[in-house]
Amino acid sequence: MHFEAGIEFAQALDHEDPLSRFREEFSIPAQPDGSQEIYLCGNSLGLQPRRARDYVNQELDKWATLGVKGHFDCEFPWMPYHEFLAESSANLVGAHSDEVVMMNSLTVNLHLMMVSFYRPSATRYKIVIEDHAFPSDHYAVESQLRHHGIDPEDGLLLLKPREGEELLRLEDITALIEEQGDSIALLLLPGVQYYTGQVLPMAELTELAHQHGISVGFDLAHAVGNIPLQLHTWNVDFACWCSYKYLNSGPGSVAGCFVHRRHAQNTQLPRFAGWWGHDKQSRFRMENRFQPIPTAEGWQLSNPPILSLAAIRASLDVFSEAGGMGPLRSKSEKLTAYLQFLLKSEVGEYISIITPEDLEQRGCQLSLSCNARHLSGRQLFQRLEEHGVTCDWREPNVIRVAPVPLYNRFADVYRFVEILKAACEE
Ligand SMILES: Cc1ncc(COP(=O)(O)O)c(C=O)c1O
Ligand SMILES: Nc1ccccc1C(=O)C[C@H](N)C(=O)O
Repeated sequence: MHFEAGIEFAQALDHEDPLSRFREEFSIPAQPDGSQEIYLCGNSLGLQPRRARDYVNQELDKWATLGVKGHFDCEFPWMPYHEFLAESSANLVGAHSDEVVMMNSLTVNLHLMMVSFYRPSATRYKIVIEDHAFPSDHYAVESQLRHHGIDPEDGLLLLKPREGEELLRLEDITALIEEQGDSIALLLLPGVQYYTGQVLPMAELTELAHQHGISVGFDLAHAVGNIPLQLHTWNVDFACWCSYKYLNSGPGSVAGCFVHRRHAQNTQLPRFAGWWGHDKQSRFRMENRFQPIPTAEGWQLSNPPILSLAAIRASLDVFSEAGGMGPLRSKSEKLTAYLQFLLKSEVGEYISIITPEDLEQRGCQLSLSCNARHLSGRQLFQRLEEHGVTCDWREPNVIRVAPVPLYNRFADVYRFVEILKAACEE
């Protein structure tokens, strides 16, 4: 990709961007003076699709005017409401619609999946995660081990980058699996690492783990809506994601879950059950003999929060109108490459990028560390915020910046680097 300096170049890129009109679909937060923020934080909380308000209001209106009848005879009845999200969610993760369900929240789904896919035996009982896993994942895994009476000191294998490095290497993961494979029950890794932005080779990891009889789950919090995924073809056992980052579905909105068809159709697979996972035809017969739906829906516990699902439906409709991950990824690669180009040419002496440069190994996000002697990373982050940039800071030493293809412009990236440069030179 060829880039040039100067705002005119950024504006030209925006002008020829086939997705530029989608920015209008979103509410962009404003600064105190009324101008729009430079919002580069879609990796943490995606912006609100304007239509989310209409979709949510539609459900509030149904509740007001129809009461309980909103479950049945109306547009988008609540009883099957989650089904309206299945196909477009499945498209985003490369799954069949019977392999995906939106339910609960991410950590809850991780637990539910571990109930089914982490069933330790006396000899195969270890779980592999990364040393720097998102804390909620770490807590969830540790508590699962303890729940089975296994000491995490023994049962938890933590993947660490090499001394002096930040990224994980496939060869190191391979070595661990080849060394201890017989004792490992589950490999649980992120699709995109939240701190470094590194994309892990999910297809290779899945194949490798399966060769050693290990189940594989992915936490796709930072991957879904960001990078192309092929969960079905990759033969992943399960995956979970939240919907409030790149999926723009609102704070704490309902999460997603993938169960590969070969498991979903196995109604004998142990699980924690609830009535919403029970066969739809006989659910209301109240017979108390649990018969799971032979799809990912068979893991649902409760009837879902419709207001949250309505916001997700709004967002998924925007993704579909944009043409799905194909066009979004094309723009994203360009947007992030442009960010990298400007960072290197404008602030290379103060900032280093820890995210891999290889397009296969990164999504929207670049994780930056500050090398300036006169200024700490945290101080730099504060200066950015004071000047209208929203990105985020993660301990111990990273500023995460994520231009997203649905609503960020090349001009946002340009302006960000301009502000960053001034802050470094202040
Ligand atoms: C990688 C990862 N795992 C887990 C979580 C926690 O998600 P939740 O609060 O929906 O359980 C997050 C973000 O909040 C995350 O980024
Ligand atoms: N839900 C939140 C509420 C408040 C503050 C942050 C979050 C995040 O989601 C953090 C994100 N998971 C991260 O990658 O750091």
